[in-house]
Amino acid sequence: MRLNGKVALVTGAGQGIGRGIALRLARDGADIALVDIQKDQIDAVAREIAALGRRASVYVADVAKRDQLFDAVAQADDKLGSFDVMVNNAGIAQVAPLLDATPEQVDRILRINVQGVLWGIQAAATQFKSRGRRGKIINACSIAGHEGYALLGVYSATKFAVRALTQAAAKELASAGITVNAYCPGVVGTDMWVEIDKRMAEVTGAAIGETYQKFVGGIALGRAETPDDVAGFVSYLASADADYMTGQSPMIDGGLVYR
Ligand SMILES: NC(=O)C1=CN([C@@H]2O[C@H](COP(=O)(O)OP(=O)(O)OC[C@H]3O[C@@H](n4cnc5c(N)ncnc54)[C@H](O)[C@@H]3O)[C@@H](O)[C@H]2O)C=CC1
Ligand SMILES: CC(=O)C(C)=O
Repeated sequence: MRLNGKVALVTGAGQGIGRGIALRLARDGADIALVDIQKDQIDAVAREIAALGRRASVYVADVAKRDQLFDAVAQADDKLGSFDVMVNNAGIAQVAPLLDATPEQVDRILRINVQGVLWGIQAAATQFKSRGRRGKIINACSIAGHEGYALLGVYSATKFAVRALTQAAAKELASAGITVNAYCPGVVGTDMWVEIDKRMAEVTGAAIGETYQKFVGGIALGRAETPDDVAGFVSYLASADADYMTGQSPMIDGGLVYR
């Protein structure tokens, strides 16, 4: 198994893509630290990981709060040992016309999607360096980090920022043996998309399901993405096979966006 002996921390691991990543990394041999604001959800994922024969530990932490994330990383390293992979997956979406975005909404999404990734990079790199270890940092970007989407404009801006942080961190941390990459999913059928579709319906008058189907209709492979589609790629990024890759944010979207 390609991740035997590795320890990975996944944020936003309670559901959706984060849960899929945590389970896949565990199936590939890693022990997993699960971070989320929803305790019941990460407890349930921890039980699934234990059933796979891997160790799991849970940390209730808000990625927007730097101290909480630093604590979670340090505790995970102490408890599971040899922490080597950080997956900054947690994120939120917001649907609103740019002209209607309020300071409170913008502040919230920037704190979770941008600062949360920055604190995750800082926490992981600090821990790797303090132990004199190489490491891998993997960030959740999106096709919206390559193209600004109408009504998802502020969300798109946060994902462009994740791509910039990924490139800059890759350059700053390479000499310490730390690689930094991102994954850019397309349309994954998680709760996030249920909410996006519902808000799109409210804002545009579209029927429920219409926006989702319109996006899915543009996918060359002809179906919506699943968390497992994303997780296999993240497992590759976490593995030694990706040792010579850094600063990249590739699309894993079934052929929806071409850059
Ligand atoms: N669903 C999709 O189509 C796509 C999702 N993405 C990105 O993938 C990532 C995961 O998305 P989904 O699984 O779809 O979302 P989701 O909404 O289904 O799950 C997000 C998880 O993150 C947790 N979370 C939210 N805020 C948090 C915080 N402040 N601190 C800690 N945990 C927090 C939630 O409790 C939840 O468990 C996000 O960064 C998202 O932007 C990117 C492209 C497409
Ligand atoms: C949620 C998301 O990133 C998109 C563009 O679907």
